[in-house]
Amino acid sequence: MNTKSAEDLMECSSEVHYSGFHMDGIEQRNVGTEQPTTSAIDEYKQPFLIGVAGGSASGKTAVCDMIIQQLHDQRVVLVNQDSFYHNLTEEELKRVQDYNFDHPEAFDTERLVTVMDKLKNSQAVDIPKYDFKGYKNNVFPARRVNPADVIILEGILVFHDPRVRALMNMKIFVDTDADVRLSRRIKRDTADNSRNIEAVLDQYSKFVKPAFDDFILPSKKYADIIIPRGGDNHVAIDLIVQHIRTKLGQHDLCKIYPNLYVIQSTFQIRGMHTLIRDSQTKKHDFVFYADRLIRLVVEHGLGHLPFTEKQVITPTGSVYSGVDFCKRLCGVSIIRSGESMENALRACCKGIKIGKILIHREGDNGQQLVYEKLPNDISDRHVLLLDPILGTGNSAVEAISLIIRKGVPESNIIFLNLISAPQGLHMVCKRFPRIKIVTSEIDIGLNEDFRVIPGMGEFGDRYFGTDDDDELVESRSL
Ligand SMILES: Nc1ncnc2c1ncn2[C@@H]1O[C@H](COP(=O)(O)OP(=O)(O)O)[C@@H](O)[C@H]1O
Ligand SMILES: Nc1ccn([C@@H]2O[C@H](COP(=O)(O)O)[C@@H](O)[C@H]2O)c(=O)n1
Ligand SMILES: [Mg+2]
Repeated sequence: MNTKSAEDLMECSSEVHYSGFHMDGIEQRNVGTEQPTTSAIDEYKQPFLIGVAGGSASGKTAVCDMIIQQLHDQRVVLVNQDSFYHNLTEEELKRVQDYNFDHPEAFDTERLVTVMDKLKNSQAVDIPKYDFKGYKNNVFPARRVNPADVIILEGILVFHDPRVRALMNMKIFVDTDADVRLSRRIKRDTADNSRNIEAVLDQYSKFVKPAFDDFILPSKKYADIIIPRGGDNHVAIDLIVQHIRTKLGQHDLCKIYPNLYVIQSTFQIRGMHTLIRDSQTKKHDFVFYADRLIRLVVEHGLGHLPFTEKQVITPTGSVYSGVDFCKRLCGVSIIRSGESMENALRACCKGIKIGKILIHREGDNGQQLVYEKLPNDISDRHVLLLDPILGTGNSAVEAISLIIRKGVPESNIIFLNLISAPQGLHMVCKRFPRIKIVTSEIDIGLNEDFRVIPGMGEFGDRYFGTDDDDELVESRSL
């Protein structure tokens, strides 16, 4: 089987991952971070931290490997408690056979707490690489670990310190029979670590077993999930992965507003967002990737329309029980950026009628309806309202109010957008609790100019090319 080991994953997890998405020629830039002016940052999602504890050679690394493999489209980093072993003094090194590597004091827990706290708060950290044979932590070159969606902390004593436990969203204890652990440990330490069997057995009876009884086993009570048989327990690992996926896909605002849907994030989607948000992306690429994202949001939105059951006969003469699309629908785009979503809607819904609304925006709440052209029979239709960015929510509220005044029931409106600010979501969802909102990412907040941050600038200008001087030069010289 062509699988990556957890160690390989640890190495490459310090980079941003893209699955099947090529970023050739595009370098990562360090951009200064703007701070939001509101408390919306509190709602920003923190990484999901999983603690994996258990006796030595119980299969912790094997379990982590399997979780990481199954979460292939999420950014995952693996941190090993071994990286926090204290370095041995000359004296201790000379008498290494008397050193207790299984006691909580063998670890620099203060450093572990600091590092995990930083990662949990989405800050990059440097972690030493541990050398089992040399008994030392190599601080240089340290392993750079960037923040991720999921952080896994693995080690015999990761449940020992209450501060570390408090950071964990899920605690897993790998529970493997003592004989199996001992035989695996003998195999591993004699083969991989070139130790002799007497030394391995001596260390086991002097330190490993007593520490298991005194510290590791008592920490089992903190576990949310106990996995018997470690990596052999595929059912337990499947359930854990499913739970993590649910938690990751569920933005906190989705818990408050049941009609808010954030499409499941994948590396493809994050890659497209990275491109359209990058201020250096040229119009051509911006349009290409924005169109791809818009298509995904439109398809997802269409999935929320009502359907009727329909049976058809296939060429094999068999009956296929399916569904028939909802036919009474129309689009309404908020000029000008909403017009960028019209093509995707037309591509998905043949011959769909699309109305338009123009709202003049001045600052935070100077919204004024300037123009509207909507289908005459709009009240009989489900309405897909199109605007790629939801910022303050004022334009959306204005547009939705108009559509409702035209006789469309609130529950027949689906608002489709690419990027939403929490402020806009609160405003729209509170005012119209029955409309559905489908978005692809929820951002941190708004800046003092009421622009979404991190956001992606003026969508309409970037999509229609009215801000791209380079592009104008390029088209003139062609
Ligand atoms: N389910 C399993 N079946 C057979 N060998 C296993 C299994 N899980 C782990 N091992 C082996 O046992 C040893 C210890 O496993 P590992 O996952 O490194 O444990 P831990 O990280 O808890 O110390 C490794 O050599 C590994 O290949
Ligand atoms: N230089 C070292 C450091 C640690 N150990 C042993 O490793 C065990 C923890 O790692 P697992 O992957 O087995 O969980 C622990 O029991 C230490 O005794 C060592 O032998 N040498
Ligand atoms: Mg291990």
